Amino acid sequence: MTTAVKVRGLTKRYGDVQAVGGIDLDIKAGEVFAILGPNGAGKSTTVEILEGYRRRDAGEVSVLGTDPGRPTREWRSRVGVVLQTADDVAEATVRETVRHFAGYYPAAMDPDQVIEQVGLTDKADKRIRELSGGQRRRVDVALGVIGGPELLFLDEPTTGFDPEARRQFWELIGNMAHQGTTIVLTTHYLDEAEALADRVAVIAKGRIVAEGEPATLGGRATAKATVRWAGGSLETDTPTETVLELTRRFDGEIPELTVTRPSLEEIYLRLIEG
Ligand SMILES: Nc1ncnc2c1ncn2[C@@H]1O[C@H](COP(=O)(O)OP(=O)(O)OP(=O)(O)O)[C@@H](O)[C@H]1O
Repeated sequence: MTTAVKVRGLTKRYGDVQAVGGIDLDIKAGEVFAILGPNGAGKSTTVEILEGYRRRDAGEVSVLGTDPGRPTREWRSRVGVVLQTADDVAEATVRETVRHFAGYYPAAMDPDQVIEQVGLTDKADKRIRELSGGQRRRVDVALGVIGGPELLFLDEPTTGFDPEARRQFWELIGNMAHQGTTIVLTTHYLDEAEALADRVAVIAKGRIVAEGEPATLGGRATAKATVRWAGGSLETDTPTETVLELTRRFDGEIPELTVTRPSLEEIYLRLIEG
């Protein structure tokens, strides 16, 4: 598989603040990669450098084979970025805006199809200024994907979405990934990372503290299991033995039995506290 994003030793400082303190990343073409981390960890700074919207201090960065510090027009048309809707489009309708942006790209997707995929078909003829915050955010996403990008950057894409809109959005991202689009997203929603990402990186204080598949991140799959039943619970490395023991004790069905490993959120919180 080819590499879509390659980063070595990336650093960025704002005055006294070391926002990014030496990050290495390899994101494969076709992968959905989520960047997690607390407020101020350096996620947006990193993503904006990859998008070509922010200068780095040091390090090597290649995005679709190009240095985003020297973006070309051709490269820009292959990279999708979700920005906040500019106010100057607020008087135009959703359909007019999406069609207008489609005109900028050589391989644009069908505007009505994109509007449907972001769940705005019944708002297509409304002016953007008449939309709610979450609906406007969906327009932003539509404008990010309309060019049919090879690589799509999404910075906290579903902030402000209601649960149904988030599910719809996940489906859109899943479909795009299925068709081969590489997707790099930042999110504060661990369920979103778990639903979408092939791999995640956790950033804290400008550095990557863990990286891997959501299911195995930070030793998740091999962490102690918690066995719970009516009247008790325990943490164990050998849950099978515990369940067998309980089966004998209860002489059959164990009431209210569950066996769980730590959630992605629990692992994440341990990682960023560490
Ligand atoms: N333009 C700027 N000028 C000065 N400091 C900045 C600037 N942008 C970001 N910072 C600082 O750099 C650090 C990293 O910020 P960044 O926005 O990259 O974090 P983040 O992980 O995206 O956070 P959030 O989850 O809150 O969006 C923070 O301490 C922030 O205050």
